[in-house]
Amino acid sequence: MITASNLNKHFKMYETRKGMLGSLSSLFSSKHHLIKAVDHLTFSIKEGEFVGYIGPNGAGKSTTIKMLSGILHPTSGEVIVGGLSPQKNRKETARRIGIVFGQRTQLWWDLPLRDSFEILKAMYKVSDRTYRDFLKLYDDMLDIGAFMETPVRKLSLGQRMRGDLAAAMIHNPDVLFLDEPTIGLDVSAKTGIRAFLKELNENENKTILLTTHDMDDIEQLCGRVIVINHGKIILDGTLEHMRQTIGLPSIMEVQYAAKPKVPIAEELGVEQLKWDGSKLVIHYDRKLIPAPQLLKDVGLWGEPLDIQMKEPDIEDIIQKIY
Ligand SMILES: Nc1ncnc2c1ncn2[C@@H]1O[C@H](COP(=O)(O)OP(=O)(O)OP(=O)(O)O)[C@@H](O)[C@H]1O
Repeated sequence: MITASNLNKHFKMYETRKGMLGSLSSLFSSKHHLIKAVDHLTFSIKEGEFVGYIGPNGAGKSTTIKMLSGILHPTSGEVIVGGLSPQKNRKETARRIGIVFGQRTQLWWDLPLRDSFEILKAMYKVSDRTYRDFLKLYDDMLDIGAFMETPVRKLSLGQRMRGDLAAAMIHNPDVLFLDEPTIGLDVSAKTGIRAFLKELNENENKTILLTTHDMDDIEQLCGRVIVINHGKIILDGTLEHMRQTIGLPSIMEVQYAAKPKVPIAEELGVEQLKWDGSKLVIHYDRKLIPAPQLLKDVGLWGEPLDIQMKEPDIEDIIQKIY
């Protein structure tokens, strides 16, 4: 559904000099350095996939999305979305793509939400009937009916984001590019938006590429994660694959009735054993010591009241990659 082949985007940054004369002369200066915002990027995404696109600030995520959606032209390389080049067939590709930038609304700031929708309806030549069905469906899913007559500038951030998401779907695109759609939202607004995105992906088979700094978005939504840094892919696979590649330990926490005597970590073949009050926290590598084996061992040392198995937090994984 989406392929990026050897995609590059370089920005030329001219050296600026101080003062009025300096600014003028820098306009004609040939002194510049290149920023490789996207550097030999190659990946493909199948129809119906929900892919998390993550990386630190300035990694090149937004630049990639802008090239995938035809907003930016690559310096070199090729993008194909739904069989079309967004650069060569901008209009046709736009009909197949919905896009949301969480940091910037695509809606008309001073107009009521309904007017923005009607402008988009006319732009995409959506029939009256399809539009009526759309309003009904999106009112059910995102509860937008309550603020359709409110000017966008007066909407709360959560309402505005719901408006932006609905607006991106007016022409019923197959592919959605979402650049930080949960940024700045409170927990309940995030939960609502995640449920909506899950439904779009699972029930309507929409292909979704999501950039986010919120690892809960990734955990709850994405079957696959692409991690980029300095414009290059450094990891592409499932969350599980990412956890295993980085080699972060699994964690077992055991609450004992009474503190037993336990072997030292080296003896047991685990990475770390430490006490947190009366709770024993064990960091171990599942490839070296299987969880059932460890469960048997902890039962031998004393009487466990409660046992919890945890996977490492994605934030920790990302920290380790960067
Ligand atoms: N129009 C531009 N002109 C010059 N440099 C740019 C331009 N757009 C992006 N860059 C640079 O390209 C690099 C990648 O930026 P990009 O916005 O794609 O990163 P990002 O991963 O989306 O970051 P963030 O998580 O902060 O949004 C950065 O170094 C940025 O400063």
